[in-house]
Amino acid sequence: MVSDAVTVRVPAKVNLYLGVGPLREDGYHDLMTVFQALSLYDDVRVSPSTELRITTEGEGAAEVPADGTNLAARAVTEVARRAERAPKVAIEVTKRIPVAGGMAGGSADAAGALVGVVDLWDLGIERTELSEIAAGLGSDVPFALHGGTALGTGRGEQLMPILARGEFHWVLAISRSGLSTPAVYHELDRLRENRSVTDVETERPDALMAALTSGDPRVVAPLLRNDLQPAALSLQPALRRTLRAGIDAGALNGIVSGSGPTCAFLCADETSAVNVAAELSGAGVARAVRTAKGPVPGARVVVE
Ligand SMILES: C[C@@](CO)(OP(=O)(O)O)[C@H](O)COP(=O)(O)OP(=O)(O)OC[C@H]1O[C@@H](n2ccc(N)nc2=O)[C@H](O)[C@@H]1O
Ligand SMILES: Nc1ncnc2c1ncn2[C@@H]1O[C@H](COP(=O)(O)OP(=O)(O)O)[C@@H](O)[C@H]1O
Repeated sequence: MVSDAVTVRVPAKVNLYLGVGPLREDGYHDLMTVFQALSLYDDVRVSPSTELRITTEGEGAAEVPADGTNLAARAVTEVARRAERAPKVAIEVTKRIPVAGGMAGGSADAAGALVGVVDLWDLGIERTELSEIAAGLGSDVPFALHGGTALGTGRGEQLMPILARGEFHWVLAISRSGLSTPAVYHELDRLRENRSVTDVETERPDALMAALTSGDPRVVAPLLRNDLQPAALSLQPALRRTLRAGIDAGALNGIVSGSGPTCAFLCADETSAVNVAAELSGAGVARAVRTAKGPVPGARVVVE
């Protein structure tokens, strides 16, 4: 049976660890990162159409491009090129992942469109080719396909699954304005101008990986690290207050998520997360506060 429409649910991510090496000649930085997929999802619906169309609704929809530059549209165009077909599909994105929030929302939409169009056209593209297309769209897109908890190397696109036992409970403080990923990397380079960046920055975080296997958030919490955090705080100094407010509210630890400005707080359990979220909402340090758990699977077709 040829399906009329395919809906794909795709998770946001947080970087539990983000070690950033020196600036490379191609403009990227070598990374050693631990991704975790969280239960905050965008939905991407793909259906046949007379031409390539993209519409977005939900959180921050107005800030998302509604043309061929949208990452979801670029994903469909690339699959169509490889399949030698015209990209005649309508893409409808429902956003819950904050735009320009350091939670890889655009990458999630690209991964959702990839999985959606491959299913719609019944292309049977192999996982490795799908990952290769994903990496061509953006460094974070392969992880949005993959989900779970994973070690990311290279520019973040080379993945290795990590065994994480149990569930981790997070509170997300979503900022009033976004941060541009290239601007944050650029700010980090500026802050590092007078010191040499060594291989230590990209050493494998063995202690954190062992802690994830233990499943104990109290062991994981002190090992969270984000090299982009000083750069994000330099561009949005008010985030210091947000981080302090989360700790004061009872979180085990808090970090800026990726390039920010979303702040992610690891909590001892679900009850603690609900309490921290309530207190953070009252503190007025964020536009919105959400709870989420991880790890969750990557981009998946939703049976409607
Ligand atoms: C920082 C991270 C952490 O996971 O994500 P966000 O927090 O923004 O979601 C990623 O490295 C973002 O990945 P993604 O948003 O896919 O970046 P890309 O589109 O590949 O690259 C955008 C720009 O970011 C910078 N960039 C990205 C990845 C990398 N390893 N080194 C870089 O320097 C480059 O300036 C590049 O031109
Ligand atoms: N489908 C999409 N959803 C969100 N942003 C998109 C999308 N396609 C392109 N963009 C652009 O990518 C930029 C980064 O957005 P996003 O992926 O949400 O943030 P981050 O890189 O911080 O995780 C946005 O400012 C937006 O202009």
